[in-house]
Amino acid sequence: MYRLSGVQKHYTKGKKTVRALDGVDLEIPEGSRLVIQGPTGGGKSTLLQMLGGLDRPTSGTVELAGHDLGRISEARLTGVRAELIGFVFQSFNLIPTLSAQENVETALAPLGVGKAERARRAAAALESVGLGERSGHSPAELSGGQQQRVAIARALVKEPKVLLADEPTGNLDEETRDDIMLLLDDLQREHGLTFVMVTHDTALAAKAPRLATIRSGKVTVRESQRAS
Ligand SMILES: Nc1ncnc2c1ncn2[C@@H]1O[C@H](COP(=O)(O)OP(=O)(O)OP(=O)(O)O)[C@@H](O)[C@H]1O
Repeated sequence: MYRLSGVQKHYTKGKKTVRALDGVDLEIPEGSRLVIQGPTGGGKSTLLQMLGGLDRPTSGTVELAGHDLGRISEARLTGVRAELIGFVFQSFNLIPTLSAQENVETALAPLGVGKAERARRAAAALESVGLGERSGHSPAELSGGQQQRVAIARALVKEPKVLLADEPTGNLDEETRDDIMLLLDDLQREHGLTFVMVTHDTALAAKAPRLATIRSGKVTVRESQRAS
């Protein structure tokens, strides 16, 4: 599904260049799970941005389902993001003035889905994350774990191929973290998603079937015998 070859991402400010990614070769098969960890400043977020088509590499290729994300036009990149990729963030990133239902529906608007169909699919997505009863609530009326469930419903309502998560449990207590991870595991299996998650949480990293460590812009991958 993903094939990264020789990916470099350099940030230049004045005379100084930071090599945030420094020659990354990585394959992420369709339907697989990859956890990314590493020290602060190691390049985790930069790598996720490349996978999400949120930024382009300085050199090298990032291929997703036959699209070279570094080279396709901005319009096609926006289309690929809207159709193929769901994002979940540490800070949930919900729109505070919208209800849970409306937040989920926003993911379908760019895909030209009609109003009634948007409402039906958003309600089903909220149901699938256990929040069918809370669709009219605004983010401020929901707990952190519930807000993350809404964000997950929003990411998955468009039926993407890929789910990218940046510290999805970073703002949650341990019990809620475990609930959210179980939910993500179930949804990943059910939808056959390619799931890539950045985490600082060593307990989650230890359980990962496939773990990429990124340090000074270079990636090493370890495969676990023990799938979780
Ligand atoms: N827009 C930018 N301009 C300049 N330098 C940047 C930019 N974004 C990231 N960097 C630098 O690139 C390197 C990698 O950053 P990145 O955010 O990918 O690390 P990270 O592993 O996600 O760190 P953290 O765990 O702290 O979130 C760092 O040295 C960072 O300062």
